[in-house]
Amino acid sequence: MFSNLRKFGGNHKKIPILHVNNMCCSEIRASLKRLKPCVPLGRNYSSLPGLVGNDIKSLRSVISPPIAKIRNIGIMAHIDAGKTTTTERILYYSGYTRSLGDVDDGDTVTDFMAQERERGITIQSAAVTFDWKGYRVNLIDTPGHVDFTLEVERCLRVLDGAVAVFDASAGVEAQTVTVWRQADKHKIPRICFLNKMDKTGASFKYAVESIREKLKAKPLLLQLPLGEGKAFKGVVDVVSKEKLLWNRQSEDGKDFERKPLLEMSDAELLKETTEARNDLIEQVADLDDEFADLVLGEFSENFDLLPAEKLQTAIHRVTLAQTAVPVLCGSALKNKGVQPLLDAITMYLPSPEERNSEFLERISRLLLPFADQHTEIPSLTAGNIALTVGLKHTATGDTIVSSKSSALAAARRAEREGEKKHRQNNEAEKLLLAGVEIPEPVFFCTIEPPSVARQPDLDYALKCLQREDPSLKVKLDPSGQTVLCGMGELHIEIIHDRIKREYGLETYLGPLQVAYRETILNAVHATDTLDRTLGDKRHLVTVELEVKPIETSSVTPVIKYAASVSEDLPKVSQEAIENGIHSACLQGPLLGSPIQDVAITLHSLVIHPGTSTTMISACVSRCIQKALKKADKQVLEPLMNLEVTVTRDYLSPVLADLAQRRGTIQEIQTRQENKIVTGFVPLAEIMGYSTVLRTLTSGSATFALELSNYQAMNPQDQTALLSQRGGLTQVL
Ligand SMILES: Nc1nc2c(ncn2[C@@H]2O[C@H](COP(=O)(O)OP(=O)(O)OP(=O)(O)O)[C@@H](O)[C@H]2O)c(=O)[nH]1
Repeated sequence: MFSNLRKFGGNHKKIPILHVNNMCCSEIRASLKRLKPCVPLGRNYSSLPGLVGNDIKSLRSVISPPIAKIRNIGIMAHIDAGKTTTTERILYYSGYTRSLGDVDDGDTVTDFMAQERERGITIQSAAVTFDWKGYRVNLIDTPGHVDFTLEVERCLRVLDGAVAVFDASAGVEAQTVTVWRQADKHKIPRICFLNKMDKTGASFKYAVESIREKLKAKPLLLQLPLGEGKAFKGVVDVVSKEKLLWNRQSEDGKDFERKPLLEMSDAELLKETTEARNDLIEQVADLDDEFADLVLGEFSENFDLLPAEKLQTAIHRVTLAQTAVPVLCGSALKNKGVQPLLDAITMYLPSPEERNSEFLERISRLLLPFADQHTEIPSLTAGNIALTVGLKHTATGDTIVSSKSSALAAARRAEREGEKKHRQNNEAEKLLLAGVEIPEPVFFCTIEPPSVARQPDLDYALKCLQREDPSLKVKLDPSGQTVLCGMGELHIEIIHDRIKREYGLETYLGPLQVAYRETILNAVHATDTLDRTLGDKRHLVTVELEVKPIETSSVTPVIKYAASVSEDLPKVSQEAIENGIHSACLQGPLLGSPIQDVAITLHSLVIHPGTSTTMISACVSRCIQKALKKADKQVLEPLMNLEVTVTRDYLSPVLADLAQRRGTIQEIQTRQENKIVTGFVPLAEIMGYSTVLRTLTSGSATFALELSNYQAMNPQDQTALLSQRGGLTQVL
């Protein structure tokens, strides 16, 4: 990977761009260290990373940060927009340089080639590494001149994110368009920094418009400038509604204050910021369904109540998806706006793990098993069985191949085979080992850590256990409590015990509950209209549909469209409708459990132009819930196949007990001295059965249970269950 590194000689040669990823920070450090003798000492260069001065940080101050806290980013722009100056400020504020370098004085850290210093331009990309509030940032300052486009392209290939720097008086310039397209090609999430806000002619509005028009990007205005040109004195943080003012006395811009905007002192600015924040929320909601659901649900009446963190998380997702770009502003030369830019880099740009969809598992040890004894072996040949430890991403049921190329070859073969559909012996299926069939969990219970602070430890333990055991499901109930869903009492007890023994965590389990389902008994019609204005955009949808019972034994509803609806229905609207249907069917009106055995027909759909897909989903979902409420409803309970093996002497008490448990006996067979009783019994009646059976038969009987199907409860039992569960919401 580093074979293309040039050697450093006595003259000022530069490190060619490194393939930066989380694996090679140490190599970057090593390279920068080698740079030491080559740096002219005209300025306080004791600050170069790795060279520790009295008050200068060492890179070692962040030792092996977790991958989630790494940012590999580039700075890109048109020539002279101010990338090198911005990088200088970044190194200074993060504590890696002792004084502020100046392009015009030829003493910056990253422009260290003689030609760069003489001409005041960046020619080769330079890599620097620093830390900011617990994050490790590997940053590359790339050349802006059109002649060095290839150098930019070389950098972009290895970056996870980029900051595009603009001259706020010029907006988008020719070279920016070129590098922007390159970043598009490599799918690099970006944030924009409108620099030179202090320059005469600087215009925030003009620069934002040029991003919209020339780059065809959607700018998310996270800041507003406080003044422009000579009057520029700071920025307003739109997300938190605070103003950031730099102290005039502070020469290096380190000193600035962050103050909430107040009605008393900043009435006009507060109004402008609130409008900008509402626009931002609306824009993000339009691009991110999860955020739209949140905004429409809890905060639709008052966006002011929406916490800044929720908005920030959604902006991160939108940035990662590259559907919009956050925009910030400042003046690197006048030392304003760089610290918030650093915050935005860590907050909105992705970590390497968020970018790389593919992973390579590292197997640290291979073991040959003999019950609970293991012998380490150096290698394994095809056809053998062994154990491995240390896998981080693999879950039970996955097939592991030795390399990416063999995986690709297997995929290609599978594709070829897939085309030859009618061949009897389908080779494609042989390429993957049979996965495991995961049965539906039928029990659930809440689980709590010993303290709120230990919740992340519990989440981690459950994540690991789930990889090993896919039949364990973990969900959050509407109140945010963690819920374990498992195959039975013993299953959940074992999980509870393993969390204690293997993860040192004492957890508390809520009462074990049966996972019911619901259905309806008659067809019902409903119509609904959703009319909501977000910002200055009106969302208006009217839906008319029918929900009717059918026989499927499936929680996946059958969806039909009336001929008048299916004509010209765009794919996005169809997806939105189906999302709305599926989410409505997850929570029935009786117990909040999934709805099964229904067909939904959409009779009419009127969508006002500009209505977001989230609003369409929300309206369809609400309309179905309305219909379900009107229908005659039925609870379905899990019915288990039961097989009890019991000696003749104890057969009568076992049968009598089963009759009391609403059991149905199908058959009684004789096998030597034993009777084998098979039949059905509702799951709710069989909880704690092992203890009862042991008592009834002096420990001589055994039993086996498995899910048969979901059956309708009789009216009395259903009424009893509903009154017992009154208010309790089920999450399955
Ligand atoms: N007024 C003003 N001038 C700035 C600002 N930032 C940079 N400059 C000046 O703009 C010129 C170019 O700055 P650089 O930092 O070298 O820009 P660059 O984008 O790295 O340029 P290349 O490396 O050649 O692509 C220099 O004269 C800087 O002093 C700023 O915020 N305000």
